[in-house]
Amino acid sequence: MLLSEQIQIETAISKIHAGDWGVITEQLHQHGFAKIEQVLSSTQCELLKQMYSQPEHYRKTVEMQRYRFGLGEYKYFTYPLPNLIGRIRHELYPYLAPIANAWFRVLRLERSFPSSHTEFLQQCHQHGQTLATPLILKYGQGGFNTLHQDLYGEVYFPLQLVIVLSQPNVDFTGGELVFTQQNPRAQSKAMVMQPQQGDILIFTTQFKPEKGSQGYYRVNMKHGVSPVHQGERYSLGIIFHDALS
Ligand SMILES: O=C(O)CCC(=O)C(=O)O
Ligand SMILES: [Fe+2]
Repeated sequence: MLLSEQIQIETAISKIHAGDWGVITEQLHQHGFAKIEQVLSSTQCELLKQMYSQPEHYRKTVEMQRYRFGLGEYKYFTYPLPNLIGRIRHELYPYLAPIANAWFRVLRLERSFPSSHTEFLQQCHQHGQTLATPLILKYGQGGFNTLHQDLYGEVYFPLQLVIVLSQPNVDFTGGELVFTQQNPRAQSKAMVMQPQQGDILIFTTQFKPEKGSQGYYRVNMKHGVSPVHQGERYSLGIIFHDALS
């Protein structure tokens, strides 16, 4: 690894540690998503975009239209992950595990998450989930991603990350992240986000607890991407669990 690349990785990691984790935690509890701004430099984002066309990094390519997932294409990385992605996954997880544990506790769900990502991956491996899940997605004009949840087997971590690698309103227009919150006995609430290039967006994979008059209840959440009007939009998704296939 080049020294400059290593320094850039350390800079990104230090921005994660410098995040206001009190505020981020509160936003995750309230909305099910939160942002850490300007973590990756534009150089890092551009290098990840270039990596999209280097097949040796990937284990699987999915043409989204074929499965009616939307319009666009994505590629799952193979292990070993690029250093930057591996480090983000490893260093961010410990901030999220206590949030995941708090959610599962108030909803009286059995599972608890270990404090380190290494230990969590061991749990995935014990259930036969050994394949890398981080991915890069590419959408052209008209491209979109239907509302979904990213679950890849029995063991899953309930929060995940996305980093938009392209610059909104410069490289593309439209293509906003959409979240829906399905409240019991009500219609869904939709929320949209347009993160800047290099921001880390943290969001719930499946649900979040909501406080009611008789304790906490579960609201399911999904995410997707609205159609890109013009240009090309690349994004990096970081999921913490490994996949079966
Ligand atoms: O392209 C995006 O911003 C969202 C991609 C996505 O669904 C994911 O990373 O799980
Ligand atoms: Fe997703």
